[in-house]
Amino acid sequence: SSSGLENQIFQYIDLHQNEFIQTLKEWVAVESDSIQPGLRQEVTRMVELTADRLRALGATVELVKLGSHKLSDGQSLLLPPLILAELGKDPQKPTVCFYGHVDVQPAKKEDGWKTDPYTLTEIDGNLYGRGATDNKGPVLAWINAAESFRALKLDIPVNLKFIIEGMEEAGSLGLEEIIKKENQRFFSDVDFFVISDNLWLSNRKPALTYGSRGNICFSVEVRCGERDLHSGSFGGIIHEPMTDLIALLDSLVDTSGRILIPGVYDDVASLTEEEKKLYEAIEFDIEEYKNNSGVKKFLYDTKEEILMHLWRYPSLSIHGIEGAFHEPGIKTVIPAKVIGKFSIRQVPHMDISIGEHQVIKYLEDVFSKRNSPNKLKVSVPTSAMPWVANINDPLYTAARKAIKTVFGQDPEMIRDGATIPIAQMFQNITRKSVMMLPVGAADDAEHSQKEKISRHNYIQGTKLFATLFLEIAKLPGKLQEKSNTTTTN
Ligand SMILES: C[C@H](N)C(=O)N[C@@H](Cc1c[nH]cn1)C(=O)O
Ligand SMILES: [Zn+2]
Ligand SMILES: [Zn+2]
Repeated sequence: SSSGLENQIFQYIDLHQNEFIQTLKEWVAVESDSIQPGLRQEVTRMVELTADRLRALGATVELVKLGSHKLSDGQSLLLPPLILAELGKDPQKPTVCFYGHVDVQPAKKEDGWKTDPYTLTEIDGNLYGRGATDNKGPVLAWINAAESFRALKLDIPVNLKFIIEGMEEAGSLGLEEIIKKENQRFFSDVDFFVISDNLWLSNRKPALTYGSRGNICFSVEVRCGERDLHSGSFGGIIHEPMTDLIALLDSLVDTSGRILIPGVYDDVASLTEEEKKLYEAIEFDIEEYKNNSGVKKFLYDTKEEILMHLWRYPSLSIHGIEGAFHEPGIKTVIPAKVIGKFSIRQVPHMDISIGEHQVIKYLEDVFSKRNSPNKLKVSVPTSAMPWVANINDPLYTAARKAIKTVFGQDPEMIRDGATIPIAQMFQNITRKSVMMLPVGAADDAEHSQKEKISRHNYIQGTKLFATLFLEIAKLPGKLQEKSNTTTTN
């Protein structure tokens, strides 16, 4: 149950919920799509808006330049700056660093949205809009939590640091270098890292996440020449790039979802008896999860098989074909250059570099059997590592308590099939505790046409983060350790 202090904060959050939603509306209105080069300025504008909000909170904000990156056509494009901010620097307090991103996946009304994707719209307690849950809502919930302490003139019992990026959806370009560079400076006094950029496993039951898959993204380019051709003038006498590409893409997975690239499963961590039991104990409603997806049948029937294939086995998804005619109607053309995009969600203990090599070699072999004179080019625009944490870390204890206080129930301990590149970077480079604390529900439809966060989850999520600050401050050890260091200095 909650304390007097918590009740005071919760009351403030409840009373100000419409203001918090108004700010989310202003944020969702910014088309900060990091994938389409033409919208890069909007991403930068969104990063600046976030920086303003943090400054208004009293935080010291640095905007770190990340340089530029190369597009597939060879042009170079400026990356949006990265936010490093801090609020409080009391050596007696533990320091918590929050990570989030303010860029979004592409969205167009014509994709099938019922509401305008960039106008946050409330329907039956749900706030629909691109970025509502991934990840503008959770970033704001963290800021709202700090803001509530400030407005009530209450001391925040932890030092807060923020790292907010604008390129997560594009694979967190430029990020790893900064984490390495800042390890001995900005991150040196961080005790705990908290990421809130994934979803619960259920529509109602809160969760705590201790693992995520990585991702290797591939581009497969097939080209026959410089110009598109009339299919009446050339169809039947040339090797068409699209036919080659479809054959290549079709060679990647079989009908049961098994990846056909030799060696891909070789290093995947073997399943232990202990781990098996963990899956058996999880509460997971297959029907609810199926309804959320809108598909009628999954590749697997049991809870254990489904969760293992989401969390601990690799998967391969085909995302799209650049250069293919995709508008309504018929265009009788033979595209001269097509680029297939697919990615492999990788898991412990797969080796990224071996994986890349295996895939490229496999595609070259399949292509060579086609005797096509076309040019094949395979590249890896981005990749990220999987992450698994120790759930016995005190940070998880604090979060469990906070969840119990706010939601009145214990969290489901879960992993996630998606990727947040920074998780493994934090763990590997800083060696500190890393935790994912989602506030979005399983039906939030990330990356889809009905993305939303519920008013309930956004507001309870704000309370959850405020409670987490209080619970982290109560943790033994860290405080003592800190005051010991200060007294001996
Ligand atoms: C889980 C997070 N909200 C997310 O959507 N991450 C992206 C990151 C990514 C990986 N490869 C390219 N982008 C994802 O998992 O797709
Ligand atoms: Zn995200
Ligand atoms: Zn995302």
